[in-house]
Amino acid sequence: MTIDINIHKGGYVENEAIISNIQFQVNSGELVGLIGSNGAGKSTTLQAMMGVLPIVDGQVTIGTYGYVPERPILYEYFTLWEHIDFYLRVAGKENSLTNRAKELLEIFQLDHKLHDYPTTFSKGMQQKVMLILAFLDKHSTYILDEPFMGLDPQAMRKLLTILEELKAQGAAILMSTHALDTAEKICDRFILIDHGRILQQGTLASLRLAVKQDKASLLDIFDTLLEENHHD
Ligand SMILES: Nc1ncnc2c1ncn2[C@@H]1O[C@H](COP(=O)(O)OP(=O)(O)OP(=O)(O)O)[C@@H](O)[C@H]1O
Repeated sequence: MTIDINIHKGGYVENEAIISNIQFQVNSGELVGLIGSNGAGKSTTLQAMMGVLPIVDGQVTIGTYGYVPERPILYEYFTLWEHIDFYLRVAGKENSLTNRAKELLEIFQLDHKLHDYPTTFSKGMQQKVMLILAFLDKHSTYILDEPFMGLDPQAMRKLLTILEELKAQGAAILMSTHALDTAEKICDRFILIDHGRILQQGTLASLRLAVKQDKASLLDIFDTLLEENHHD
């Protein structure tokens, strides 16, 4: 097990819980989708996992991780190369373009932009920069907050290939996403959250069983669970 989360309560200010009773694990070699409506508490859960949520009552066990934030975080006065260099230095790597960095730059077609400033890039290009930075170093865990945001179909396909490779190498990957069609195809398990609580978690088959609809899509399942929950 690479990620083990048991959060009783978590939030941004004292006495105001945004998330409660969040319990789940992500095993080595697993890709797990964190699914929920806008404001459900996905990013808050990811922040609690990374130890940056101000108020957390609970336990989080997690190895070293690569992180793709919900919105690109870029330094205004750093070129793309300087961003990569900075990340490599923090990771204790030599101050040169590693083979992995070259490979990622090629995959996401940013090799010709190395000396430009990412704050001037398009949304999708900025997202690619965040993906490159997250995948530069090898980690046991990856936390991806809406990684498909702004990507064109080719980049999306390339990201899916990278996720498959990381899984095959034994990484535990937790990904929040609104792209339910894609999530349904690629995730091994799902955690559905609403109002800061877990509605249901499991494989597609077990979720279908839970809503008694044997051909339901992930979106159908999520809709059904939301409706049941709001009627309770
Ligand atoms: N920095 C913050 N300070 C206070 N409250 C916050 C902060 N960030 C988020 N919240 C609140 O926490 C709740 C959950 O937000 P969160 O960002 O976790 O949702 P999300 O599931 O990631 O949504 P989305 O799909 O829109 O990204 C919301 O009510 C939001 O207003």
